[in-house]
Amino acid sequence: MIEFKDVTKTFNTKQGAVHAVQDVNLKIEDGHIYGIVGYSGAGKSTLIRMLNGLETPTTGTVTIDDVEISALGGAKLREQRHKIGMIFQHFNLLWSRTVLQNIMFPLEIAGQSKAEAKKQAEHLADLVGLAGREQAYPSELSGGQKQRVGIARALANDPQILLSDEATSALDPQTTDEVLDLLLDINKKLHLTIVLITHEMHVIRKIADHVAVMESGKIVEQGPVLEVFKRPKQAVTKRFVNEEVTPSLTDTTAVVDQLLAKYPKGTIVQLTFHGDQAKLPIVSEMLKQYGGLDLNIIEGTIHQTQEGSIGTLYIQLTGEQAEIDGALAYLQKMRVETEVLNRE
Ligand SMILES: Nc1ncnc2c1ncn2[C@@H]1O[C@H](COP(=O)(O)OP(=O)(O)OP(=O)(O)O)[C@@H](O)[C@H]1O
Repeated sequence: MIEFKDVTKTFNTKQGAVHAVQDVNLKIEDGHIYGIVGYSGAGKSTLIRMLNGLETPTTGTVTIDDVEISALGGAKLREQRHKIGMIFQHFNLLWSRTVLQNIMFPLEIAGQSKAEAKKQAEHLADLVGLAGREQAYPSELSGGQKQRVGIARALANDPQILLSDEATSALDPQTTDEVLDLLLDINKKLHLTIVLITHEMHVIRKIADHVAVMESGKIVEQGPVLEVFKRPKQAVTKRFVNEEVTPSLTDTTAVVDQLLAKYPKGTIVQLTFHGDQAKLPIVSEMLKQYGGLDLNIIEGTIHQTQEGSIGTLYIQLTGEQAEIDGALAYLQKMRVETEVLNRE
């Protein structure tokens, strides 16, 4: 288990003291994927750099399995660092080395023979989906492939923990999802603890089970992802969640207005999914039961979190009033929050 206890990090600069991390208390259980989200300058990088001893806390302690990282130095710290792999936004690859040589690099430094390192690197290249590309140079790879090399290299010393510093921020949305799927896969296969920092709630939603929200050096909110998505308490968390889950109110209003003008006879309903409906095909089931209804999906964003669907859907129902009322009652019974935005 990773534990931050009353951790503070202050940088003394010419311009004065910078309180990068303040009074942080955080526990991360083994095998979890823990997301730390915050805007630029919130203190995320400083926080995770204290995990691998690249920074030391000004006050407080950072421990991994009861070993106090902040108290280690020299050979002991190097040994501890072997348990932690790290991946970066800009991959940090060696450009004059092939894929295989990049993955072999940390193994050679750790003193493995070339033959052993090669065998292990081939296995890792395969694990991250780079089989057949071992002899390519980084310049010949796509962004997603480069990050796969970064992941394989980070796994070379068989770490217990993987730190991810904005590892998908330089990738397009589809490649981001592929790399996140790979992280999820290795978390499960290797029972690896992943601590990832990001400014994108999408990343948290897709793979993390727990999240901490940072603002001005402090953790202002933390908990299971679904809890935080459902009931964000702090303003900064609401901003992150709203960016991710619902279209902006102005967009929605415009969409509904347009639709009402186009189909003045419909009933427009906002459906909010909170995650506890699991993956039931509720809307199609509703249509089967109320076969006389016409349904038009106007707009919406439904996401799968690790624990169920979450998001908002705007639909237009047309048909007999009794059927519409029955359908709405059915949705409520299935614990989908419904709100009729307009009824003729
Ligand atoms: N070595 C340093 N010396 C002085 N100030 C620093 C140092 N490292 C970080 N800071 C400051 O600490 C604060 C937190 O920075 P940090 O990089 O941890 O934030 P972040 O949330 O990771 O943001 P970003 O994503 O932009 O890196 C910022 O005000 C930053 O300028």
